[in-house]
Amino acid sequence: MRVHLCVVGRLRKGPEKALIDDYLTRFDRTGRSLGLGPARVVEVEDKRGGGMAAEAELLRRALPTGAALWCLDERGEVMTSPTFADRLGRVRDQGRGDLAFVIGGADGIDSSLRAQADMTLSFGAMVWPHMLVRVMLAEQMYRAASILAGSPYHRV
Ligand SMILES: C[S@@+](CC[C@H](N)C(=O)[O-])C[C@H]1O[C@@H](n2cnc3c(N)ncnc32)[C@H](O)[C@@H]1O
Repeated sequence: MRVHLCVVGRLRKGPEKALIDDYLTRFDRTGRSLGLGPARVVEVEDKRGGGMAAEAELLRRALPTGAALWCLDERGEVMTSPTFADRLGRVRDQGRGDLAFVIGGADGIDSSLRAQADMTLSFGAMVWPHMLVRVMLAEQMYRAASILAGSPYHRV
């Protein structure tokens, strides 16, 4: 199952990008034997100032046809890392070829796109900057693959 992190905004070279690349590389390596991955980041940027609706349209175009859609939003479902891993495994076991995560920009994800999501995931009630959410999501993906692989990275 290919995994796509569809995100608003361009991430320049720096510590966040290095962390994301590292976690996604580890996700790919750990997930390969589990039918998870490869993962890729798809960045969209609205240059015309069209706001959330324009960003949502760009994000929709980035979604592979038939992909399961999980949106990141502080108003979404809070879950443990093992539950997240279990959900990831279930989407794979349903035979979905693609899972797309969406992380919004400074104004968030347009409600019309959030309404299309199969699941909305929250990293807690606080609002985080989208760049940090990318890092947190990449780490949770690697953690989930480690849990499914039974490797010791995740300690309960
Ligand atoms: C700065 S936040 C957007 C601000 C706020 N959510 C809004 O809609 O006005 C940018 C993106 O980061 C993600 N994000 C921020 N905090 C989050 C949280 N606690 N849980 C999950 N995703 C979060 C969401 O995808 C959000 O669209």
